[in-house]
Amino acid sequence: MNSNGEAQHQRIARISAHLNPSNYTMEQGTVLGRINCRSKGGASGFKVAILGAAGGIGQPLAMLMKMNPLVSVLHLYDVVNTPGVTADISHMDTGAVVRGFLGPRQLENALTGMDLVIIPAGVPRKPGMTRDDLFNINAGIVKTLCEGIVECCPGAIVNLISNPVNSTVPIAAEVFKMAGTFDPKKLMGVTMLDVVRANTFVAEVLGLDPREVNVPVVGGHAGVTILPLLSQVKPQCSFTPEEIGYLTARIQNGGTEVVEVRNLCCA
Ligand SMILES: NC(=O)c1ccc[n+]([C@@H]2O[C@H](COP(=O)([O-])OP(=O)(O)OC[C@H]3O[C@@H](n4cnc5c(N)ncnc54)[C@H](O)[C@@H]3O)[C@@H](O)[C@H]2O)c1
Ligand SMILES: O=C(O)C[C@H](O)C(=O)O
Repeated sequence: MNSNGEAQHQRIARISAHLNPSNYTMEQGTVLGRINCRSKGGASGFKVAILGAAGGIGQPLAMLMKMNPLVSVLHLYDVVNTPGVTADISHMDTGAVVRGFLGPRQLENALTGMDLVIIPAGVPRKPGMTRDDLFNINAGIVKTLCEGIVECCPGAIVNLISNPVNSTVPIAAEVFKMAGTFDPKKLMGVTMLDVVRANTFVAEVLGLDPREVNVPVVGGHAGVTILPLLSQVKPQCSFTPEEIGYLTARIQNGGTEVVEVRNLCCA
């Protein structure tokens, strides 16, 4: 972190040290209720909601957002388990005030006033599935959550993680277009993993540190729609046809590689 970032981090941490974040378990279990705390204000900074915050992606994402000095308020929404996740994340000694929201009746409060909404809500794939196989379930979830965004925070930046990203982004776009709130600069699908994987796998082949390698990846986030531009790699280099075949296939199937290994069972 540079010195500006460090100063900002310390400022937010100082201000919010007096805040007692509102969450389920804290309210019950502490000697001082929130109502009795001296400071009621909020620090300036991004207000971020994570929808699907209790899941495999949502939980580490919540931790990363809580560590981010630019975030002042962090809303964690899910249909299960948010009280526990919220209590846990809220104990981190960083600036963002953390609040938990459980179930559809609390979606409105979770979304109201947010600047950025990140959505990893939905089901992940099992071995043998493509991301498209998730469409029937996740399309409906994303549509409902985006309708909530239209109502409660229509100006927010929306960041879609739920798969198939190639389809969930267009679904969100249609919801926003119908409501007249669509801004293409504020709707994104997360495909960064493809770049991260490409950098790592190319670095392995070249014998370099992945931090020194930059591989542009364009297209979508499923199979052959993931297009690593191996002719544009920095530092400049060339590959044999065999290396190109190996790297393209490994980058395009990186997600499948993880899904299969994660679901291996012990005998
Ligand atoms: N774009 C990417 O790079 C990328 C990377 C990893 C995972 N994913 C996708 O992200 C999604 C989540 O993956 P995961 O591993 O966290 O799955 P998970 O099952 O561990 O977590 C999903 C969470 O969503 C919640 N959820 C379900 N319906 C909901 C609703 N209507 N409202 C709010 N929350 C709801 C679940 O309760 C659960 O906590 C999957 O679709 C997965 O394919 C995308
Ligand atoms: O591959 C998946 O199903 C999850 C994610 O999209 C990934 O690329 O790891």
